[in-house]
Amino acid sequence: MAEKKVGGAGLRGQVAGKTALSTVGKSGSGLTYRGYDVKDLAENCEFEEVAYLIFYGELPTKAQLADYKGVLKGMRGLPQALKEVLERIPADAHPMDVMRTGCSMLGNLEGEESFEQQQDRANRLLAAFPSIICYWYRYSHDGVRIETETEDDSIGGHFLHMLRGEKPNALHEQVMNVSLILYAEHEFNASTFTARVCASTLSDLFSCITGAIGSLRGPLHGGANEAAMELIERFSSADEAEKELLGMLERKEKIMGFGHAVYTESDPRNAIIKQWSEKLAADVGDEVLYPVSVRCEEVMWREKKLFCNADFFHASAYHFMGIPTKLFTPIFVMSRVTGWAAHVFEQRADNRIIRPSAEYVGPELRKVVPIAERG
Ligand SMILES: CC(=O)SCCNC(=O)CCNC(=O)[C@H](O)C(C)(C)COP(=O)(O)OP(=O)(O)OC[C@H]1O[C@@H](n2cnc3c(N)ncnc32)[C@H](O)[C@@H]1OP(=O)(O)O
Ligand SMILES: O=C([O-])CC(=O)C(=O)O
Repeated sequence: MAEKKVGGAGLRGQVAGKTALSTVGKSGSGLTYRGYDVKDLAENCEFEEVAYLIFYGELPTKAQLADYKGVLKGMRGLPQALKEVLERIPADAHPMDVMRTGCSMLGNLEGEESFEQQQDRANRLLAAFPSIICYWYRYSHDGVRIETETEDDSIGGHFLHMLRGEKPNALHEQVMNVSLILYAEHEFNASTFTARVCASTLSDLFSCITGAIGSLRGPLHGGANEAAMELIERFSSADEAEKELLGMLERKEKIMGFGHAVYTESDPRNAIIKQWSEKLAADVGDEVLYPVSVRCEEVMWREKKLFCNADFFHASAYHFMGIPTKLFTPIFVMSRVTGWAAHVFEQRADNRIIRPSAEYVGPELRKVVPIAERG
């Protein structure tokens, strides 16, 4: 894979620390978690196995997986004080703000008092994020106080069950599983780097994750899956999509869901989620959104050599499963909390405060003029 242009703004291409968690744009299909190709993991594992791998370094045995799922299942409940806070957040709030507040509030109630608790608190967040977003969503939109302590086997199934009030079918649970695997970890992306900067001050896990959620929220990062949905649902046919896209490119508008800071020719996660989006399109009898998405992909490559990143086909896939657009980025949080937390642990294990330097471009040294003399 060709290397991207290094240096300049955005710390692009500069090594800012070490990690044993993942490689991006290097070996395998282009993305590995602890040495395993993400394609291999998405084909052969459940998300909980991958979370275990990211946290503990190795894939679990059957018994270890059963234990780990049991631990997570036991952590799905929300304390009353957190429920009360969620009930006060209005329905028109941004769901990523709900995630941020939910994480921060949990930190007030069940804070990390010593780093020895870090794995327990990371597991708690992994188990609680679906409960947090669904509790708020169902209360603010449907007026119901849902039960978050379900017996669902998987995190994806737990999320869809709470969102809809009924258990998902096998296809939907499987797509959630794949999606959560694809989003779990991605080296020094903006939100993970945020978490590591926070960790480098020896702050607590909840602060690191709360900061990371804020970074993921933006449309240049995790927010792109929602922005991609807003784009594709504007078009009623592939031809219309092509015409409008060409206009947007001419006006030099950014097309969300395309391009990447590290990959140069493709994002390995795209082919995987695209396949599932196609399956879901067939499942719901879609004849518009999937062909529109494929045409966008073709036009962007033909015109600009820009390719779909992980977010683009996630938009149609989630939509076909009936997930409201505004919950797309919170799902990213439900997954990426594994990568964020594991990076926090790595930073703590070999820490030096992250404090780069700036190139000064302001005025030369000057004297304060007394306020009475300033014109
Ligand atoms: C899970 C994730 O977070 S994946 C990323 C999700 N984000 C998006 O989809 C947002 C859209 N994409 C982008 O904004 C960018 O491609 C980023 C933020 C992902 C990467 O940014 P960079 O590393 O700065 O991009 P890169 O150096 O490849 O940009 C090269 C040129 O292509 C342009 N370009 C890059 N992506 C796009 C795009 N999606 N639409 C239009 N033009 C683009 C840039 O504006 C730049 O043009 P310029 O040289 O005239 O300024
Ligand atoms: O690596 C990045 O810059 C963004 C990304 O794809 C991710 O965080 O999954």
